[in-house]
Amino acid sequence: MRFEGDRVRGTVTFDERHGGAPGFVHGGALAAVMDDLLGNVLIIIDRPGVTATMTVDYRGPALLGRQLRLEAWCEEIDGRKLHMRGEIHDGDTLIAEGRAIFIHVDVSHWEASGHPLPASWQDWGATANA
Ligand SMILES: CCCCCCCC/C=C\CCCCCCCC(=O)SCCNC(=O)CCNC(=O)[C@H](O)C(C)(C)COP(=O)(O)OP(=O)(O)OC[C@H]1O[C@@H](n2cnc3c(N)ncnc32)[C@H](O)[C@@H]1OP(=O)(O)O
Repeated sequence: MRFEGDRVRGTVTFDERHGGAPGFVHGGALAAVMDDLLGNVLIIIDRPGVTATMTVDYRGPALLGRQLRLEAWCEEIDGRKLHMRGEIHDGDTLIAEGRAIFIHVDVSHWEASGHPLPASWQDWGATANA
């Protein structure tokens, strides 16, 4: 995935590990990719956050071995609620649409695990809190 202006873009190719029906991508695998895709928008808007709710509309068949195109953006920031949108395409065919509300949290949210946080997270959200 990469950042282009206010958009996250990328590609993904699923293989047999991500299969559902023979030759097709499991819907849960698509949802995991969608969550990760929408999560990357947190970097663009410089807000640490977690997924509170996400819906995935499955619009077309996703086939294993195809390079699928990913795109996501932030639609609205409403207080701590970050409304994210994303799409997965196969060529011109829409495969899945994602909508999520992420909630802006303080980086200390992740301290509960006891695992050290990446040093780069120290300044995450600095512009949002300014
Ligand atoms: C996660 C990693 C991200 C790291 C990023 C790394 C750097 C980026 C690099 C690479 C990107 C990778 C991207 C990964 C993406 C994966 C993301 C995940 O999988 S996240 C894990 C799953 N999600 C949770 O574990 C949340 C668990 N839930 C909670 O912790 C709490 O419920 C939380 C923080 C979401 C809210 O709790 P409160 O106590 O802080 O706040 P309250 O008062 O309940 O809600 C605040 C506002 O939000 C609304 N709200 C809360 N939950 C809602 C919901 N489900 N639907 C709608 N609104 C909701 C409420 O109505 C309230 O709104 P009003 O301010 O009153 O207007």
